[in-house]
Amino acid sequence: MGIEFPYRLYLVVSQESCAGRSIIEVAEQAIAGGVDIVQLREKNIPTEVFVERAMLLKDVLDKHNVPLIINDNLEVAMKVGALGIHVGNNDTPPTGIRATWGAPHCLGYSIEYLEQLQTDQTKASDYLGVSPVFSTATKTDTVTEWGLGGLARIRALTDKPLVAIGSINVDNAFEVVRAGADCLAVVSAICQAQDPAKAAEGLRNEIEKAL
Ligand SMILES: Cc1ncc(COP(=O)(O)OP(=O)(O)O)c(N)n1
Ligand SMILES: Cc1nc(C(=O)O)sc1CCOP(=O)(O)O
Ligand SMILES: [Mg+2]
Repeated sequence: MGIEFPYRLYLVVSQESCAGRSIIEVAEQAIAGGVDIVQLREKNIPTEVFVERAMLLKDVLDKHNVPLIINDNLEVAMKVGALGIHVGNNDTPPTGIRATWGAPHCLGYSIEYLEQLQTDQTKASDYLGVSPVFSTATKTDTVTEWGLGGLARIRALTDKPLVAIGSINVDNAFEVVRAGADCLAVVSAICQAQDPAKAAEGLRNEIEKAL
């Protein structure tokens, strides 16, 4: 609550998503191209390994003054001193995170149903993930494909910063921002690109044009 969220291009990264390259390599190139916030999203690895990976990534992000968000795992977020955490409806709820993690941290929360906008969980969050704007092969256990119309509807109902996620790429980035997103979050458009810096730069240019 109350934490600034001035970010525009959000890289969501895991070892698996990086097409054989290291997370560090992809993240550094993405930052060179205009990514200004990074989430480490590792599923099904032991917490100790998640912590190790997060520490290595945070060291590099710190050098570039780019904040780290941890997906799902509060223990990891706290241990590595991340800026924040992103949670969804199957995770520790935002109010629970606030109760455990005292100091102001950045809390992202996925919006899958319009009704969520009226809840204490949304109130407790600093930004909302519009989950997903377009369905994606990267995450298939989703509920509502919001589309541009759904995103615009959410925009009209909340002043919280909106992070659009799901099949965002250089061809739709402009219209997604115009529909109401403050920030675009991507996995494949950067992590699968042959040149992550160039891919990030292309997305960033579209964002800046749309603002
Ligand atoms: C920026 C952003 N938005 C949405 C999500 C999805 O979170 P969640 O619904 O908890 O699903 P998982 O990522 O945990 O599979 C996200 N991670 N980041
Ligand atoms: C991590 C994540 N969360 C989503 C949601 O809808 O909440 S979609 C997603 C993956 C987005 O990957 P890509 O950019 O490759 O489509
Ligand atoms: Mg989650």
